[in-house]
Amino acid sequence: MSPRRLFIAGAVALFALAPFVLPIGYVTPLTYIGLSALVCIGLVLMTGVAAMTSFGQAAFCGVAAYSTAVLTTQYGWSVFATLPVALAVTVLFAVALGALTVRLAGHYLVLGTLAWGIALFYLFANIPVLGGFNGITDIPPVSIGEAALTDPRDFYLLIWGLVGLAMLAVTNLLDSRIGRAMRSLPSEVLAESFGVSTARLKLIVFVLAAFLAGLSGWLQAHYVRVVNPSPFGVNASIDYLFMAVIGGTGNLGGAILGPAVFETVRTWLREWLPLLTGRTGSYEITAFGLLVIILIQGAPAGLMSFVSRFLPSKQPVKAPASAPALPRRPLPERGTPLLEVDCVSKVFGGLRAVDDVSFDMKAGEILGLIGPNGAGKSTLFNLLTGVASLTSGTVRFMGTRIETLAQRDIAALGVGRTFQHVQLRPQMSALENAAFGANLRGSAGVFAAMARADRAEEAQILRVAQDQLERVGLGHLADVEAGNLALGQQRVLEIARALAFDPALLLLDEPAAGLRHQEKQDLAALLSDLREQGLSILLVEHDMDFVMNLVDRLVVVDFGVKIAEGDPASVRANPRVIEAYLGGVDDPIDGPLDGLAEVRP
Ligand SMILES: Nc1ncnc2c1ncn2[C@@H]1O[C@H](COP(=O)(O)OP(=O)(O)OP(=O)(O)O)[C@@H](O)[C@H]1O
Repeated sequence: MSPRRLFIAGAVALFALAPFVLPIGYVTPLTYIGLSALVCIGLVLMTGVAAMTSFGQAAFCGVAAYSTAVLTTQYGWSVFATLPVALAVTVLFAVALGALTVRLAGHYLVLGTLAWGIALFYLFANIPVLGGFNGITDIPPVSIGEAALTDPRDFYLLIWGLVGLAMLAVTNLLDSRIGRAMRSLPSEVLAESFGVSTARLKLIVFVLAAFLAGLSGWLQAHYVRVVNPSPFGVNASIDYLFMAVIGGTGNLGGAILGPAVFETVRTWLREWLPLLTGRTGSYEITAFGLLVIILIQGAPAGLMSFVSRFLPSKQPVKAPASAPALPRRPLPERGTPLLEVDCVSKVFGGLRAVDDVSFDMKAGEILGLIGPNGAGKSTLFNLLTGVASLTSGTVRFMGTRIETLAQRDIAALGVGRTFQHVQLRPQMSALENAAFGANLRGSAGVFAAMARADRAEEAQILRVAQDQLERVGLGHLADVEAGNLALGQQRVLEIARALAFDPALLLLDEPAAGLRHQEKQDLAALLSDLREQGLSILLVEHDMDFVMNLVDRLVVVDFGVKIAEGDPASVRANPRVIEAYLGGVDDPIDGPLDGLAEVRP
């Protein structure tokens, strides 16, 4: 057994034995920590994985708690019969609120969650059937058969058993195709360019987090056996967020450590502060606030990032030695029309960044898009990939009009890409980053991933990812976190990821930037090989030596206008091109004249 598994088995055993060896006075706080941990696991998914902040999780606890309270006390339902209903009601609320909220970004998202957190609190307090601010009392305890779980130890075991299950399910989820897509959500451009519907996936994350909060709320209702609005208000939501942040949202273990530290420190302060100061009053809240600020300053990534240094680390994800090949996309026949760009323009305010540009590209060729700084290359790239919308013009890819399609729909047609500013998930290994490229080549969903019923497909995806890493010369670095690779390696990793996507057209945005001489030569050889294998490549590049020796044809733009098109030799000799580049002679950054040296007058 690996040291990490041994550690986890030990931790599980300790948690299982704790209520039998600890005095009963410790069991109740531990139970509350478990209840909070369920909410915090959802917050790790939302905040740490998908970069969404919620100030409304306690309201979802409330929806489930009130659902079961009403059904058991007013309609005589059995406790367990209310569980699916309470969770279904929570999910319905989450879908409705999430659909309104998850498309918001930054502080608008935060304000959105605050708004519905407050709205639900007052809903709980004002609906007569929910008992107003007094709430609902005499909620029955959870019972298994005739045996009611009134002993705190039994309830402890139920709650921590569920925490364990939730941790396992979420760990499995994050370690899957759909989990990698979730981990790509902080960069929407990245996620969408590999076919992820970010709005849909964010909604799934939002609903999962609400589900876990609902489960906690249902348990709270039957543990405390009273519900009233106060534990489900915005203050409680802020507490949950504090717990998650203190523990560390980048690590699932933080969802347990955070509530444990939060509850322990708050209890100590409540007990000791009046003794130390000789005063009564809620000074502990002020002191606690200060401590939280210090903690966040000292450990911005959360305490778990510090603690995990002393724990056995997770084994890197490995590709199997072999796996059945994933189906390949049929490539268009060499020489057939692939990309038809017709009179495309993009206007920013008064600036025509791309001005009436037209060009065609045939399957199986490498086309270079060049031009001095600010010529409009990146803008054109963004128009072709759906990142930005056209002002006018049409774009056809394999005969299909794509200029109005969303980024992910263009990707799904077979357009793979890399980015001018590298877009990798730095904490994922090179293998996992490459595997994300194959996102659209799998189909296993959230539940299959949680239950690890996706392992056959996962093996295929990881194998493809490893093969592509080896193809670009990064096979030996598969285990290394992408953030620890050199910039040149990161660029090449982006190419491996785009190849794992199995594109019909590969769009490369300055792939040679940051590469050393030998790396550039290797990259040129790789791209030539890919062309031999029938892949079409459109590349934006500043390095003229690299471009001139590689491409079949060039399109040159300057001030948004196409000024030349043709094979490298004719473009080299084109006076407008020489003029455009001589205009950049003072430009110290790119040295664009190098590859044109022989045509200087
Ligand atoms: N979002 C935007 N809003 C306003 N102007 C923009 C925007 N994006 C680009 N531009 C302008 O459009 C012009 C073309 O920019 P673009 O980035 O496409 O050029 P480029 O050829 O890719 O340059 P570089 O080689 O430096 O990357 C520039 O003048 C730039 O300032």
